[in-house]
Amino acid sequence: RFTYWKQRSVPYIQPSFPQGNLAGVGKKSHMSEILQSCYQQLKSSGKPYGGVYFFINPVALIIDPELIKVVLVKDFPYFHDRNLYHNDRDDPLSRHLVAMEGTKWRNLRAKLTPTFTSGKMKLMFSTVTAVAEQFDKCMTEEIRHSSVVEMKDLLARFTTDVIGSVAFGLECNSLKDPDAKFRVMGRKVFEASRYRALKVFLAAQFPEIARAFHVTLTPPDISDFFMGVVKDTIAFRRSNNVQRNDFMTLLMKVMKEQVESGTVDGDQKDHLTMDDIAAQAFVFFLAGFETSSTTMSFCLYELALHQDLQNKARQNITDVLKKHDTISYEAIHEMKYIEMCINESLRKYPPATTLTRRVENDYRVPGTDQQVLQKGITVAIPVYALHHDPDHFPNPERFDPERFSAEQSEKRHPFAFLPFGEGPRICIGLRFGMMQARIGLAYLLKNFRFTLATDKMSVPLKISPSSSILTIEGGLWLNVEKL
Ligand code: HEM
Repeated sequence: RFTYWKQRSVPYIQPSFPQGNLAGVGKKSHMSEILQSCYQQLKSSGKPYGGVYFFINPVALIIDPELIKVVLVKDFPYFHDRNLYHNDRDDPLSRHLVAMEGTKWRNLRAKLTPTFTSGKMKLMFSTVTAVAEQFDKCMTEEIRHSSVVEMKDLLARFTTDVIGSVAFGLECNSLKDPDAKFRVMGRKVFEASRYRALKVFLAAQFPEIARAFHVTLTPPDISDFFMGVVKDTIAFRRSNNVQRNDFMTLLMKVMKEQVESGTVDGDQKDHLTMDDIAAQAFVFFLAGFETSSTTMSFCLYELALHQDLQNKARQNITDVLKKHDTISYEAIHEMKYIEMCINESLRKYPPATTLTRRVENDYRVPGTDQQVLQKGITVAIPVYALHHDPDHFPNPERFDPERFSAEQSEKRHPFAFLPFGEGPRICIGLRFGMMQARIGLAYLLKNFRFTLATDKMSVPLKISPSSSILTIEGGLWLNVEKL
């Protein structure tokens, strides 16, 4: 059964039936830990990649950053899709940019890229700081009741309100009301459940079977809610001629342009329906709030653990604000130490721990004697393992923002640090994600001091084994003091 890698003389990790090399995934261990162990064993072979099995499917695990560069950038046309499960017929919200493939992905990506330029970020900046002001008030209110606060959910409420505002132009109100509908839906999508993790995984491994059985990954109430919100928002904006600097305006522009250019009646392959637009808004929401809020959670955890670094980060904010008075776009970008702290958090705890690509056509691996990555197999890039490899990051368990000083960054292989991926499929929301993390942390550290609530938090922290995005098991409990 498991002869694929042996036959090709590729070093591999001994699998077991039925999970291959993923025994215990989601229950005992997070995917990142399993792949880290595979990476460490395969690296000792000295080869640029090795073989593992996700269930019975062979997967090439890339070790060498030079080969990673080839896969993500140099020979991208061989590796342009992710091999994620989508079910266009039964689950229209799964037809989003992350899962889209081929020409359809390329055309849409080209149309959406201008949404995320630094010019557009500047326009959205004040929307984000307006939510950060509310966040500040909410924190002050929260610590009036108790100085011990669970910050993970609070940070997710902050980013939910931010993304609700910039993606949908709506006040989600989740900071004011923890049970606001947007937050309830967002919480549900990322609910850690072994059953769901397994369903997502099996559907990705056996997509034809899953589609034949009408398997969908978006629960119906979530699907109905988002479809409803997007359709109502579009209808309202059309009838009231609303123009805002947000993602929805740009998505509507894409739809309008294709009607005007006639592509709706012409080449049906690339035509975007209302459902497609809803799927893009949905993925901005999903990709936009959980990744950024967990990044801030991990950063606050480390800064609470290391008071000296927290003081240094706060000093950085105070120094910059002496020059700028307010937390402006320019001020935020001058806070270099905050950026270094965020990067170090993304290194130690990358929210997306693995990148995947599917091989489009048989591919001769450069630097090997005739080895071929066969059409159709999955290639995995173990981001978490790379970020914890002492050859790239000495003493990797140590939280040290100085790793991201210009001098230290220059000495590293650029493809050893990949929190946002790389190449044409790099995270489209990178700038936005970094901007909201910078703003959130600047407001928090300026006005509050954080220490660990040690009776409620374990050190080192525990990672939830079954969540898709890397996240803290049991929440982030901190003592918060107003400054
Ligand atoms: C700290 C925050 C974030 C992190 C760590 C993150 C991470 C990632 C990663 C690792 C990928 C895959 C890249 C690859 O395969 O090479 C990705 C893709 C993507 N991200 Fe993000 N992301 C963040 C924030 C955001 C935000 C705020 C948005 C949207 C508003 C967003 C939207 C997307 C989309 C649409 C894709 C798919 C791009 C494509 O396939 O063309 N992300 N992200």
